[in-house]
Amino acid sequence: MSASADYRIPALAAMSAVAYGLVSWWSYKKRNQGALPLPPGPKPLPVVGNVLGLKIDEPWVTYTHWGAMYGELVYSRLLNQEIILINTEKVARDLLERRSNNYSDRPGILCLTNDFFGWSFNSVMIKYNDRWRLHRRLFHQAFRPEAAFTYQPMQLRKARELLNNLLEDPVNWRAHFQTHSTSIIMSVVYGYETAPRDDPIISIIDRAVNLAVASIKPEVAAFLGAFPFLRHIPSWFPGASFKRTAILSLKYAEDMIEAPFQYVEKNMASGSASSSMVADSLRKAEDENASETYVKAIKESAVTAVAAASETTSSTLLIFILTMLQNPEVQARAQAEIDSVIGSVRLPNFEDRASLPYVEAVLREVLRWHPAIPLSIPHAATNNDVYNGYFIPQGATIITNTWAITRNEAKYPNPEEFKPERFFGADGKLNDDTVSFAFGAGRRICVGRYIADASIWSAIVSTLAIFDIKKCKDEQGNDINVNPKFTAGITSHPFPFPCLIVPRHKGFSKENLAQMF
Ligand code: HEM
Repeated sequence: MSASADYRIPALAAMSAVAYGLVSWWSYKKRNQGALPLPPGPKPLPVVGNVLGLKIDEPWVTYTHWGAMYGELVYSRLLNQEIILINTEKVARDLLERRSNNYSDRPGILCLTNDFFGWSFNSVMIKYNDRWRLHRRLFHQAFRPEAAFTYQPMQLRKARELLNNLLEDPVNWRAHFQTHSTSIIMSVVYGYETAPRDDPIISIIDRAVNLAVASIKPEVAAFLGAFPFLRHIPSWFPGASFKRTAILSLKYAEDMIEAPFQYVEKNMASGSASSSMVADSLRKAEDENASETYVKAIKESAVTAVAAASETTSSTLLIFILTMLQNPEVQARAQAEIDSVIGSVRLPNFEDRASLPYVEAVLREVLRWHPAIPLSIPHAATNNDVYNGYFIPQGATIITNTWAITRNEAKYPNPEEFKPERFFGADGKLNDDTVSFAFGAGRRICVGRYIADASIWSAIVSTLAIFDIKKCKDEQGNDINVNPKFTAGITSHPFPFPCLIVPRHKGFSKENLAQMF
């Protein structure tokens, strides 16, 4: 590649950024003729805005720092994208819930970036319109509390498969938590039973999700939004590797949409399809002679659920393992509670849940201590608005800083400490803070929260009942301490870390486990 070619994209980009900046400034003046102030925030540089001040591997930390400096509502700019940061639960509820008419859209450039990488099917990034309403209706039928309740026996069975996998192959514990999360949602959505390892459909899904998670990032979206021509340059153009990635991602996404859907269609044709979100919706569509649009929505919402559920649920479980490793006294207290309520001849089930308040508090503290989606999923302002005297421009990206909400010292003293006890009142009873904000707010709130809650609870309580989570030892027999690092992106989980997951009782075998089922 020649040196001059290397400069072609940045030069074109800089020219369009200046032009875009001028147009944005002019349209801001036009929109805000009453000249109300924007919320306070860091001073943006020309063209790039506040990009340079952002800690790219932990943007939520920068945003929380800005929250401490400028307050509950912060204005910043990433290239030409106007960002309104919400740093408190109260403002999140005031805007996303009480003014949900205005704050239920998704930012256009995030939707475009999704489309660019072949993820136009993705319900999470659909604009706030009739297509989104249709997807949401399909989710509601399959994931509402009464429906979610019916999956609990399957979720317990999957938790027990997880225990088997941990016992048989402890080295690959990380993969087992991932398989557990994906296999639950595959069962709910497609009635598909995954193999414990190397499942062909799961490989297709993992391939597509991994590439998308690595590619569809807020900074990529900001870039493609600021320089729209980049979406149209040919893949052979120097520096255009993102375009080649996008072509590959499109192909992977198509395979991911089709493979599990065809599995259901085939089973329906042979009369062997079990009840699932897709089979039930397709039967209803047949009965009602539904449109092609409806059938397409079934296909799209189904695959979205799998992508949205597996990464988030397994990330939360990896965070759970890390916190147990770092806080052995919490682990011991949770195990003592399980032993005293359940004993050692059977495994916990959902009927025990209300009798295990400390385990409940552990789950809440896992969601709080490191939320799997630290900046939630961005919303967008449909119209200009005014909040507490500040102007919120139409089209602005609205980021709920979940991380800052979890670091609210007034509600969570010493927030970096992992302390389940914080969820108990002076009367010794669990308080009513279920950390629900980890699942977003308003009309776009997570549709899978009831399923996620049951998947996480059953995995946590089953693992703690049977296993100890311990530090590995070095050659001298000393504990290997872990200094955790987390992935950045829409979801966040710990990078691989050394950890031993061993049965609590010496000589505990597969046969012992089978007797406890
Ligand atoms: C620990 C697990 C999970 C966490 C932390 C989580 C968190 C979230 C968050 C923060 C949002 C954005 C809400 C907003 O925009 O305000 C979201 C949206 C969504 N989640 Fe989850 N989620 C989890 C599990 C699941 C599961 C199991 C499913 C499917 C069964 C699911 C499906 C979705 C969908 C489809 C959306 C998009 C909703 C929309 O845009 O209307 N999630 N989730």
